[in-house]
Amino acid sequence: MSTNTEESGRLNVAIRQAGYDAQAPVIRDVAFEVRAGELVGLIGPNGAGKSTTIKSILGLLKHLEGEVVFGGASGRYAYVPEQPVMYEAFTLWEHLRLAASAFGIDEQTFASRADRLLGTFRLTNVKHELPVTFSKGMQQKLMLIIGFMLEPDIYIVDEPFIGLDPRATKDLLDLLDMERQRGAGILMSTHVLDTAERICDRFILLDQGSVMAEGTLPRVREQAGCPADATLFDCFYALT
Ligand SMILES: Nc1ncnc2c1ncn2[C@@H]1O[C@H](COP(=O)(O)OP(=O)(O)OP(=O)(O)O)[C@@H](O)[C@H]1O
Repeated sequence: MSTNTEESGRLNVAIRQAGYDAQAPVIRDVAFEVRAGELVGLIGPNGAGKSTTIKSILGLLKHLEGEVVFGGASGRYAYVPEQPVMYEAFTLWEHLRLAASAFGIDEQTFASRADRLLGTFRLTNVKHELPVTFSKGMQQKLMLIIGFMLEPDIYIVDEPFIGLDPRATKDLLDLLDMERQRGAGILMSTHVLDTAERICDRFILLDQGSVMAEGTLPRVREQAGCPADATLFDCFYALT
């Protein structure tokens, strides 16, 4: 993993192979880029290799051949996991403060961003409570708030929609849009294809560890041999 100083908000992924065991790679020839201000959807059936691709990008896999480059002077990225990760003894506010200090965000910036995001996601009244006692959706919101609070160059978001109520989903979509306009690049894995179709600029469609189609919806339709009115779901169905 490396960074360069010129292209903030950009992510370049060129994985020749990666997996959990040197003898049996799970993904092969997965290469794509996320440009500044772009929202790219990583889609594919269960077991296709989406999480493995994300782990490769995060540098969490021991067996990786290839290169991942985060653009920007800071190369700062936020990873929003699908499964919430929490400390039992820390309150919601303490989780946010810990993340902010790990990222070197000053106290005043932290407090104003944290309060704004807690308001957006309607968690202000539980900010001094323990997230381990929260509902699944509330815990998911905590992960999102930490990500957005950091205002990184790149977001890597793993299936953010499952568990969120309709209003929280709308708030999330608005925030993603704002961050995109700020110039952040976003890679988002999801199974919610109708939402992905509406909001993503481009798609990477994985199946059995390889890229089956890539590009805008019209490009994906061509690669899937689907007609001009085909939905992303139709293309997914045709390709997998
Ligand atoms: N920790 C692991 N150790 C060994 N093999 C794994 C591990 N995690 C995933 N795999 C294997 O890698 C392949 C790709 O799995 P991955 O989790 O990347 O799929 P996915 O596209 O994220 O699926 P889903 O939509 O179900 O989350 C699967 O065959 C899976 O069994």
